[in-house]
Amino acid sequence: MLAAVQKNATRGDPRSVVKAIDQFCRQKEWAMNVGDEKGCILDSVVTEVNPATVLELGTYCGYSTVRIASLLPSNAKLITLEFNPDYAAIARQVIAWAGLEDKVQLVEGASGDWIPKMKEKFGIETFDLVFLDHWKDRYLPDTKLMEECGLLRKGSILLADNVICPGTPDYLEYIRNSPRYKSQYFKSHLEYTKVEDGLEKSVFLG
Ligand SMILES: O=C(NC/C=C/[C@H]1O[C@@H](Sc2ccncc2)[C@H](O)[C@@H]1O)c1cc([N+](=O)[O-])cc(O)c1O
Ligand SMILES: [Mg+2]
Repeated sequence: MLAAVQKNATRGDPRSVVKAIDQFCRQKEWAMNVGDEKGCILDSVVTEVNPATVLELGTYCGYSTVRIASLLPSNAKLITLEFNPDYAAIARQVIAWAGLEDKVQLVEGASGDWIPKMKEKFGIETFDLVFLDHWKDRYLPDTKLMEECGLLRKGSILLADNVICPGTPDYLEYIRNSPRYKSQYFKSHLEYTKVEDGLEKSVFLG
């Protein structure tokens, strides 16, 4: 995938990096990027929220990192957490090829360990937007952890990938029934396939 980006995308042009990855995943080898269809929904939410602080859980190869960072205002900060050092190494190169390294802070480690340190380590008060796309059984515990750590404010937006496939049943049950959130489901398809999937957008009500 990285070779395809370096071969087909223009340095400093995030859209060409996104296009190169989508082409590679459609034509050569499927990969678990959020993809072009759900990516458009992600883009519209990022544009609508126009966040100053963003947390991405699950960098993988940096596809959604590039999509989000390319839409952020100049002073905005995107922190993305990745557990697997090999994925992190690829993602750093993809983000650099897109010319977005100044907007992105890629942190290696587990969300459960880093979420409690966000304030002291990165000077973050609260996140305006959180994109959840990591291990599906971590969406719920990490959301509760963000609440406990005071990282969400009235109006913070959580956007969760894969709520249908592979599915995050405990997270959906919690977020759709909690009086502290207002949720909305954006129906779409699993990246590069015709299988149903979708994004769940939830506003924290405080
Ligand atoms: O499994 C999926 N995603 C899990 C992603 C996990 C990513 O996040 C970290 S884990 C971590 C842990 C803690 N903190 C940070 C990162 C992994 O190293 C990987 O980079 C998935 C699967 C399918 N699918 O069709 O099978 C489709 C998708 O869109 C998916 O996102
Ligand atoms: Mg996903």
